[in-house]
Amino acid sequence: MSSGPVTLTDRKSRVKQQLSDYLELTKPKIAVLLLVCVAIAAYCASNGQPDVARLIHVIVGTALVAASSCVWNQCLEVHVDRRMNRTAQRPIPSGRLSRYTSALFGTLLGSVGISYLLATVGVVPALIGALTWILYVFIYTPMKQVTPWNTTVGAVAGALPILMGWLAMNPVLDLKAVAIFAILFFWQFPHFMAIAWLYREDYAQGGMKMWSVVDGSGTKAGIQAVSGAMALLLVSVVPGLGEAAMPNVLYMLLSLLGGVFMLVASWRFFTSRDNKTARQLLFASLIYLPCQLALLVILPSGG
Ligand code: HEM
Ligand SMILES: CC(C)=CCC/C(C)=C/CC/C(C)=C/COP(=O)(O)OP(=O)(O)O
Repeated sequence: MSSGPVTLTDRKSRVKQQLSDYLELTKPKIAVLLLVCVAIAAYCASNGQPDVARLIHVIVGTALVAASSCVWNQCLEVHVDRRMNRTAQRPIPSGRLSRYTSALFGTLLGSVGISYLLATVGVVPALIGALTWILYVFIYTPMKQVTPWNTTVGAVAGALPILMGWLAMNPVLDLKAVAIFAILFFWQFPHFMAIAWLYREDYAQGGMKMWSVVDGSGTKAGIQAVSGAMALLLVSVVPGLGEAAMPNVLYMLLSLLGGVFMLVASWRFFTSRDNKTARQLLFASLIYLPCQLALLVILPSGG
């Protein structure tokens, strides 16, 4: 190994690597879609006329708290992530970042995030942010090693940010708010059962009790995916009902179509239980959600 002088280029590339490692700790790809969900919940809560400053505040605050939870999740899972191919190269298990500095980074993000939410959008979204953080980090994360029902708890943590977005704009949770929460909650079952199947060997190696691990035939994962998709189909139609009996028929029809798309993809996975249909289901889930969210914005219900 060469041990010449450390050049400016070396130093620059080391700083660049560190920055990208810290960013990776925050799971930015999941965060982007999650923040789009928060923004749309906030938009719907203000009947399409959001206070733009508040909208930005709730997105920034949620981003900080969610990032913090993802950092802490990885601090607590180093021993498991090291054993799984998908996660072994993450910054902490690979040794590029220490667990200690990562935990400090996560704590800083979380403290700034909660304070920011408190100062800008109020105590209720801040409290839900703190509750979601605890649910994800201290309940869901250790539960993955104990019972396959962990996904149900993870799905609550994944959907709670919807209520942060809504309540930042509107103190009242109506049927539409509950329906948007339910859309994100149920969407996660087909989304994750496809992933749980694709990475079942990894999860088994890491000692994670996913449905695809405790039942290697895939039947239970398939049932979870299909049940989630059926519930998703039903709840996705609800925001089109409108408050004053002014249903948005086009919204409801298109939502029904999207729901059938997810149900067919889930059913194909359930009946085949192979990597091809699992990959198609994961892909379908990542196409479906942005489209369903777009419908909420483009075709708002009257009321
Ligand atoms: C029970 C809840 C959830 C679990 C266990 C879960 C797990 C995962 C995992 C392990 C991946 C990586 C798949 C891969 O490496 O191929 C993934 C991908 C993804 N998830 Fe989820 N997820 C959940 C909920 C959510 C939520 C609430 C969102 C956002 C609204 C989301 C958005 C995404 C996106 C955009 C990707 C693709 C980006 C990537 O490849 O990293 N997920 N999910
Ligand atoms: C406001 C706030 C605190 C929001 C947090 C919301 C959040 C990050 C939800 C993620 C949902 C989820 C269970 C993802 C999978 O994590 P995983 O640990 O199973 O994924 P991994 O195996 O890739 O680490």
